[in-house]
Amino acid sequence: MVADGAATTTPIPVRVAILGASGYTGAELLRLLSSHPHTSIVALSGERSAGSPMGSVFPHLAFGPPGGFVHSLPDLTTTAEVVTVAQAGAVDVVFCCLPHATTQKIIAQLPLDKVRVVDLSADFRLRDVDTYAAWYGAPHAAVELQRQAVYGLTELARDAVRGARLVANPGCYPTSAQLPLVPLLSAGLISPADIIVDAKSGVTGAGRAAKVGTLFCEAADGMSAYGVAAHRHAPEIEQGLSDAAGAPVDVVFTPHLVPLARGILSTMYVKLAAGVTADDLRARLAAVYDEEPFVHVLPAGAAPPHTRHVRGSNHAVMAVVADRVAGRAILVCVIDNIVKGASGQAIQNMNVMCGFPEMDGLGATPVFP
Ligand SMILES: NC(=O)C1=CN([C@@H]2O[C@H](COP(=O)(O)OP(=O)(O)OC[C@H]3O[C@@H](n4cnc5c(N)ncnc54)[C@H](OP(=O)(O)O)[C@@H]3O)[C@@H](O)[C@H]2O)C=CC1
Ligand SMILES: CC(=O)N[C@@H](CCC(=O)OP(=O)(O)O)C(=O)O
Repeated sequence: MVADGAATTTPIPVRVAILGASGYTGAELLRLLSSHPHTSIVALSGERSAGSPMGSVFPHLAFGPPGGFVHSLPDLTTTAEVVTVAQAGAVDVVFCCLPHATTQKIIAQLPLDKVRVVDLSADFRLRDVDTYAAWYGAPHAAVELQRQAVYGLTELARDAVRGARLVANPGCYPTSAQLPLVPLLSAGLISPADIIVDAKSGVTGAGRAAKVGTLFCEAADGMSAYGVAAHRHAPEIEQGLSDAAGAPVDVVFTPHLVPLARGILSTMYVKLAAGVTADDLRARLAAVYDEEPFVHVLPAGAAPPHTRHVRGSNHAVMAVVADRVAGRAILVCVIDNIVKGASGQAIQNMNVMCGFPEMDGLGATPVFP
């Protein structure tokens, strides 16, 4: 059920700090929070951009009515300064939008008895310390916190998120894969073997820092697979699918970079359990997500979802099609990688943690065309 009441203990407005506010997910948090009725932005940090006003880092955040949201934004400071402000008790919620591996040491300095933290990086998503070390190249620096963190795929973890102090916001690809696959595995409707996730992402998924692969001439007008058989979102997806199946699940996962600014489209190939049809899969997903404001299951025969149908919004839209090959089905799920795949889901999690209506700040209709 979606939370529909105000918190009894959370101060309103909630004082929000964003670490890594000068990146894409930070900018998207600010865009969405500009319409949130219960938050006030009290601190923002950047690395290279520390000391700059937000409107100079992101000119689209420079304009607004006098005295309105954008004019109330504090200038960017260093991450250390924001941590000090949080330690002094002047912050209620911290969104952490820092590169993975840098985040764990910083969150370990935050007073989790005073602040709730939603971490958008990958640092706290994997529960198993050995799996983390194997995929991220070094042992975790805050193992106790890693164990406490709640994996915040909101629709499927709402009760745990409600009581969490530290939420690990899911990765963008894992969000698009787990929303359809978890309810099917937990109901035993698909085989846990032979699951293929073929996913495409827009270029904002790679962040705002300059990299050769995201230069216009490299990313536009073409596409490529990357991280083939080796992408760190594979163990994250497998963790969620294994929990759902109650046994270890391996996935074949291939991400692709496509010339879009934003959007993820994941196509998933599954084997039906004995006696199950694609209609049964669709009925299960429709039942699970029936009351959800952000997750939508298309009816049989509808055109497959398009990334444009969710662009700029927190929606996920999925379709189920019976494959031509007997005993198999194909699922397609679209999200906006920086909204449901990052900042939108992070706000959704904050709303659950603070007892706010879950749609607060997330009412935006997709931008089309
Ligand atoms: N983009 C996406 O679609 C998604 C991203 N994520 C994750 O969210 C996090 C943020 O992503 P995104 O906003 O795209 O990243 P960006 O690269 O766009 O932004 C990173 C931010 O972190 C700051 N920063 C960089 N290095 C350091 C450092 N050593 N210490 C402190 N601050 C630093 C940057 O500051 P400055 O620019 O001033 O140097 C910037 O504010 C990442 O962990 C990413 O993997 C998760 C899901 C989807
Ligand atoms: C297009 C692109 O580069 N996408 C990123 C995933 C973005 C995301 O969800 O990542 P985190 O796990 O880092 O939070 C990647 O493949 O690494």
